[in-house]
Amino acid sequence: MTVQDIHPSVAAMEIVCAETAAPPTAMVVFGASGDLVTRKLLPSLAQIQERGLLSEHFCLIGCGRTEYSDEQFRRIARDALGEYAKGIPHDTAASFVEKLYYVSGDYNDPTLYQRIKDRLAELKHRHDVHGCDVFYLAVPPVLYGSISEHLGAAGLSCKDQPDCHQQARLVVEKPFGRDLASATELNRVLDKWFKEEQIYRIDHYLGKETVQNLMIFRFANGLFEPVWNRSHIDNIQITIAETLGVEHRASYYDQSGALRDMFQNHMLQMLALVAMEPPSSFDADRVRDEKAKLLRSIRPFQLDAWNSPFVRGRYGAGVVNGQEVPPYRDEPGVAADSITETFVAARLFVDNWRWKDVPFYLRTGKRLARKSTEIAITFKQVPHSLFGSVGLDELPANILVFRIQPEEGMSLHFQAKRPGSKICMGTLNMSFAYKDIFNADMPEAYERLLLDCMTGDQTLFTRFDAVDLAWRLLTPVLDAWHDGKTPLPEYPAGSESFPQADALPAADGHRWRRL
Ligand SMILES: NC(=O)C1=CN([C@@H]2O[C@H](COP(=O)(O)OP(=O)(O)OC[C@H]3O[C@@H](n4cnc5c(N)ncnc54)[C@H](OP(=O)(O)O)[C@@H]3O)[C@@H](O)[C@H]2O)C=CC1
Ligand SMILES: O=C1O[C@H](COP(=O)(O)O)[C@@H](O)[C@H](O)[C@H]1O
Repeated sequence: MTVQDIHPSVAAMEIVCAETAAPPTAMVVFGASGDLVTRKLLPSLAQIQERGLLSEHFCLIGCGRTEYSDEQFRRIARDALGEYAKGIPHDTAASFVEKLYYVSGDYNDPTLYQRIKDRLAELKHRHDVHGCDVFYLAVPPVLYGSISEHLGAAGLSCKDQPDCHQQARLVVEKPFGRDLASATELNRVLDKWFKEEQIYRIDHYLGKETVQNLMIFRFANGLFEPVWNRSHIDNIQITIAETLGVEHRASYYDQSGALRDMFQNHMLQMLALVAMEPPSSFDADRVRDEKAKLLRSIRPFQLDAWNSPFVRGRYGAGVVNGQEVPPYRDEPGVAADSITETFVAARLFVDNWRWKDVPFYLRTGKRLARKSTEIAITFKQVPHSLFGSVGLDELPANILVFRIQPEEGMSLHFQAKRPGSKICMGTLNMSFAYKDIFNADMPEAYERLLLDCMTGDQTLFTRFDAVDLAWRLLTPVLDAWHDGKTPLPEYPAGSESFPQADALPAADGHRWRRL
């Protein structure tokens, strides 16, 4: 099927749809028995194969403390594909699992890495892989540093070779540290054995099609960029609302909270993409330079108790999607004296020529009324109403909404003439949904990211300067919240919002959009 068959309005795009196939690759995945690997990584790799983009010369070694034979690991993979990659044809699944192997051992035992090295050599020979080794750390973050050290000490990182990024890459999951000091220390360890161009720090939001659309929309159109500034934009809201609670992840989440889990990474990355200057090219480092410049321009936070730009909250008991759910404090694994937030909202300013004094409102929370991730750009009102009895207050502002998920798409709200009297008008919503136009399920973010990692494209991965800047920015907030003196109001699970969160935009005469 060609793109023209999908919809006439996308016909002209076909030339840019060509996808780069992955070159021969050998992948080693640590934490292979875990949730991320079975639910996301293996299904995404199988999907890449189904799209004809995985090299025939590919093999994957799963690694972990759990003792599996190759056959047992393949059985787990088969089950995972059955559950999480339902559209994959049987033949694809069967040929994909044939490329999987397993090595068990203790992550702190140097002999494990020697065995991995030997097995890699044997399997690369068997599968004729003349290409890069990708080491994927899908383990708890406390292990990122030590596994990297062992890989380096075993000679697997190749840092001292001029084309090291073509020989070995390291994929690091989030979170990258839990504050500035731990992130800096982790990076110091990684940097000892891997060059920055070998390190792929995952932020899975960057792999979402609708997040990538921010760059295409802004920089492949002439219409919007001229009005993308303080002269025309009144305010910007970024929302990630979830209906999920902490689920089975309290051991991680209760030590983390919404600020570390969502705000430091996904929210600031989306903010950077919306607000950055145009990069000179779509090259990884040019894009990442601009994102870092933007993060550097965010005005440092003044956390005065009477006018704090940050609000936190945590969910109490309530009803979500018709189901009664317990309060956060009663979730299994949450500490009795927990002061972890499940909601954070902030108002921030970007002190540069383009954005001076335009408020950016950001919020994210668990157990809210609906799942909704969106970025809403509200433009300034017309300066004067020339429509007689229709006052300025009655002319709503234009709003451009990027619907990141679910119901991925975009909409533009504007006034238009309604049939009727001479000044009869109404707000129209010009809307496009990915599923209507492109007639396909949205690819899983990990498909994009795994493919890019294999092809050596770092554009959608976070460079350390951005990680460092984000932690620096949030350090005063983490410090202020640490002592437990900052209010932590409870919102009923299933809420749209709550008074303390509403007060944030209300102080500037704005309000949150409905979820
Ligand atoms: N799951 C998800 O959706 C997401 C996960 N991530 C990140 O990806 C990484 C992996 O996540 P996930 O798969 O959920 O993690 P899991 O808790 O499922 O752990 C993965 C594997 O690591 C090993 N492991 C677990 N705990 C320990 C421990 N204390 N010491 C040594 N090994 C341990 C286990 O394998 P074995 O016992 O066989 O060694 C386990 O199967 C984490 O860093 C997480 O933050 C990021 C975004 C989403
Ligand atoms: O990174 C994380 O993201 C998920 C939300 O991801 P989404 O793709 O479903 O929007 C969040 O639930 C989780 O707490 C966090 O670690």
